[in-house]
Amino acid sequence: DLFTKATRTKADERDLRQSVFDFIIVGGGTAGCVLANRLSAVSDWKVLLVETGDDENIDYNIPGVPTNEYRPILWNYRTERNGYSCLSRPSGSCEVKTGKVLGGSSVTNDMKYTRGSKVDYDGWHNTGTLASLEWKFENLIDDFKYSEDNGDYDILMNSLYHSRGGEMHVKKFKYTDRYIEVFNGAFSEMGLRTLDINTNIPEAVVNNQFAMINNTRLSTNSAFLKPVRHRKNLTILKGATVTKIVINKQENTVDGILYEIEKGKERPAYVKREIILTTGAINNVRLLHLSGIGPKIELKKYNITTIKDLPVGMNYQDQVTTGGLAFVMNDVAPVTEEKITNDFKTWFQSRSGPLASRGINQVSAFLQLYENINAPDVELALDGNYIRSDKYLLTNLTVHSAEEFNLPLPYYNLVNIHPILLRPKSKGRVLLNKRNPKYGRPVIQANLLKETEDLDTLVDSIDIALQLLDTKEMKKAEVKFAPLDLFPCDRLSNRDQWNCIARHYTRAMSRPIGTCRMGDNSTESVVDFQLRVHGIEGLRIIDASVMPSHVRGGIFAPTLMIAEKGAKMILKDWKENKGHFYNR
Ligand SMILES: Cc1cc2nc3c(=O)[nH]c(=O)nc-3n(C[C@H](O)[C@H](O)[C@H](O)COP(=O)(O)OP(=O)(O)OC[C@H]3O[C@@H](n4cnc5c(N)ncnc54)[C@H](O)[C@@H]3O)c2cc1C
Repeated sequence: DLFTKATRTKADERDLRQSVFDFIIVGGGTAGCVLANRLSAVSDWKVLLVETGDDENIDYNIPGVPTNEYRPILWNYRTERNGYSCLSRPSGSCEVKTGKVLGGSSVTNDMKYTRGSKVDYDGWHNTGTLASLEWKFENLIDDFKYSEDNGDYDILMNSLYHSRGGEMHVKKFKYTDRYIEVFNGAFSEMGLRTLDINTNIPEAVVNNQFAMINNTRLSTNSAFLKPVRHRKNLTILKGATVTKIVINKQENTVDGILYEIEKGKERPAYVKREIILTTGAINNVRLLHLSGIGPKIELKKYNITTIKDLPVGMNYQDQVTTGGLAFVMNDVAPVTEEKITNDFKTWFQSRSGPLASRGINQVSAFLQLYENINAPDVELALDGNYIRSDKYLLTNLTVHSAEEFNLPLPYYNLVNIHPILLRPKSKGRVLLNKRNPKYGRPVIQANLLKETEDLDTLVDSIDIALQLLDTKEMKKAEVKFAPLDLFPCDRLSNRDQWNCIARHYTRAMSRPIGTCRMGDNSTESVVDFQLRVHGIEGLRIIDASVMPSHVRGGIFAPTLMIAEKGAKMILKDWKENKGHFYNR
């Protein structure tokens, strides 16, 4: 095996002993940091966490600063061109950007804490499989609550769903502005009540809760990893990319990993108990395929020996929205550089002021469009943007420039209304890069809006969003429809026009899931309901990729929950079951 081959002399052996761990966590992202905390809490377990990215920088933690544009801390991927979505985006494809930094996408996301709906979790449960009972909503509430530290008393009062004392502090921002009030008022006028969306309700206007403490972003790195970094049994390897999971082909057990700090120079680390893969729904696919786990037919194309034929990469799903629907506020005073500089000083000195907020992003409306289930279909998410007045008086402001962040989030005179399809039906797949499977960007055949039902739902919700303009609140505030250049949809009207806009100006939400979905058989799923890879001893996957479907919310809170549940499963297996990992 890997270890025997590498230990030719006594000195080799001594060095290599240092590289032997009980658990290796591959990926220090949202789930990876939670797992590093929970597993290293057992002092006689030696734990290694390997992450491609580096540490967070304080700038990323200012709530008003959009980190999803900082290319150095992102995996910048794109969907493959197709005939039905992203048609007028650059290269006819949509961007998919996830975090490449300790804390992963919890450093680059919008910080919103939404859990999703009971109906979708219950759909993960398979009546024929006892183990899947664990994933019914009623059995997940405690896993959500375990790491929760809710800072809003009105929300905390509902103790069935919420609790205090965990590592993940969530709270609403105190800072508000005129248009937050206007949009809130307009949604209320349309009949939506202000409610906590995390209590399994179908519709509401929501003053979102965010992952933050003291008006500072709280990533899973800050919440779970930093407080335990001193633990002697925890090794954190930053700037290291895992390139292979080494599997003993005779026994189908894991030996360890190969990782690179410098491109092309692979180093080994060995594992005694388990490897836990948490590199997210896109990078997991590349790593598993390169390690011989994936669809045989795909691996054959690259001369990779198949160790286990599994549908890794299939069932890719992302939430989807469209650009093109924007409102302008004509009486916003010009923002000066001096004001912004002072606001940054205020945030650094007292963690307050406009930058201690996410501007209009704080408001969302969840809509149930069809009556058959008790769950929302669409979230109307609001994104503020500042367009210099000389520009927006012109009629040819492009959808792209309306969406590009020019200033931090709290300064805006234009609001993009993004209707997010929360439970898309369209599915795609992720494959290795054809020319450069090891280092090249994986191919993402996202198939966004392939199913016409998805397009219909998006467009139905736009009809509702447009009703905002008829409310007294909006009229009083003189909020108007933004004149965007909608080429090539400009000659169309009504529903035809919105269908065209959605197909041309599609946006992938960068919330990828499903490529290593859980299930009870190796034809349709990659992991079992204990998150163990079918047929490989000692390998678990614990991140958003195991979700069989979207759950009508974001996926940050669900990923935290999955990590907590996965950690509990590992502790149970190795403590109560005396170290037995059995999944054949
Ligand atoms: C721009 C944006 C905004 C979002 N906003 C929200 C929101 O407001 N609310 C919400 O609920 N959800 C939101 N999401 C989604 C959500 O935050 C993430 O999808 C979720 O956190 C994913 O967690 P994960 O653990 O699966 O993956 P990640 O957090 O992405 O972690 C994967 C980690 O693995 C590392 N890695 C990858 N490959 C390797 C390798 N080979 N070797 C070593 N390390 C590797 C990565 O660098 C990364 O740190 C948003 C996502 C994005 C991108």
